[in-house]
Amino acid sequence: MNLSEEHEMIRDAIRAYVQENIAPNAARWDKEHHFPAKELKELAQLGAYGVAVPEQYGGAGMDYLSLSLVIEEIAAGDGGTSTVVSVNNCPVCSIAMMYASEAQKQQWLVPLAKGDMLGAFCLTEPHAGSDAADLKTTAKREGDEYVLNGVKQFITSGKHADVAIVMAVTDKAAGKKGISAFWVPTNTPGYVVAGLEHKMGQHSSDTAQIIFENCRIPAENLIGQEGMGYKIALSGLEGGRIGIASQSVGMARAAFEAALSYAKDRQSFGKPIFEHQAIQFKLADMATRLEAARQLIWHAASMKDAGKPCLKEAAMAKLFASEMAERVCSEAIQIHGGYGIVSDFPVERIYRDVRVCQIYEGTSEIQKILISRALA
Ligand SMILES: CC(C)(COP(=O)(O)OP(=O)(O)OC[C@H]1O[C@@H](n2cnc3c(N)ncnc32)[C@H](O)[C@@H]1OP(=O)(O)O)[C@@H](O)C(=O)NCCC(=O)NCCSC(=O)C1=CCCCC1
Repeated sequence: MNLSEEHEMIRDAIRAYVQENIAPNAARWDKEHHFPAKELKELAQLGAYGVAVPEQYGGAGMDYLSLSLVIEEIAAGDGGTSTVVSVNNCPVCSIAMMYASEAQKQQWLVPLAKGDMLGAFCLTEPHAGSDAADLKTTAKREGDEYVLNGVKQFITSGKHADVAIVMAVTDKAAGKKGISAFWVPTNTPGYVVAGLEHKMGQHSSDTAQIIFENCRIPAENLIGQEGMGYKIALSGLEGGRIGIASQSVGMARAAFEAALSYAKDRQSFGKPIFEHQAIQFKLADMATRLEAARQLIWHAASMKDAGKPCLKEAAMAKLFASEMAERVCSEAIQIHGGYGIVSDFPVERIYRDVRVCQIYEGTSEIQKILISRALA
């Protein structure tokens, strides 16, 4: 599949910004655990916060194929930054587009898409990751408010976000159909950032544990109807997986490009290592896998843009791209030899950054469940 001229223009504009302003800072952000607030604002001004959100709601008015290109480019500069942007687009803005009322769209979607606000997605709990319906966080209706209590784990942007979409149990007896989704402004009393994770990678993006302690929100912050929360979460994750697949390709591409450049420069046995067939075969394999992953992503994104169901295709793209990315980044380290594992070279950081792509927004094993269900 080839890109249209318009898609190439979007990709090139984001690439130019990222290569000038993000890629040169990624190593420092990693060391300093720096959250790139200024660059995120600038990305938002380029339309990156609400790529597929219609212009009438403050978005860039483009499509999911454009979103995949934008996320790949940002991830090629810095993995953590791409996660922050990806989550804001999908599942946060995508859920708002699909399920929020008109008033909620004006209140939350417009600022989220413009970059005046940053969004987080609170589904996972300490005991419930893959088994996402096994939630313990509750939302109890009291008059014209809901009162939230519980703990959410591994929340991207949990500290820096302005608003979170939170899944909580409103009717325990109803099981999956007793889960509801809510808008929770993070400055609400009772929204407590209990701690930040010390992760192996993606240090420019915060990952927080959030405790809800009698956190009171207006009843009108309910998204859709009571009981729709699980469905809302799963449908948001469908598009989100296209984003994670795209960031996998972006990081793997950066590692591949570093390895290619190193191979042309580094000499062994009297010639650049690029001239050894062992290295050529590695690079050929890496380039092929990268392109295959990208085509799976573009296929899934194009189906979504055409309004077709793409749960299987998004899962395939996420599975293949994240597994490919870890392998490509590992081979990039191998090509660098000893220099591959020291922080003077980018592949060490990228390898740490990319590993989580096989875990978050659904592990590889969960993607295989989704794919095999679609085959039945
Ligand atoms: C697949 C799974 C393991 C099990 O699904 P079940 O069988 O319970 O759900 P099932 O019975 O298939 O479905 C429920 C309803 O939902 C509808 N629906 C599903 N997908 C969709 C969809 N794509 N679009 C619309 N509706 C959908 C389904 O039709 C059903 O509705 P119905 O009751 O029939 O009316 C699921 O739990 C899962 O997936 N876990 C991984 C969680 C997981 O991925 N976290 C990630 C946490 S977030 C994260 O990691 C982040 C990281 C970086 C930042 C952002 C967040």
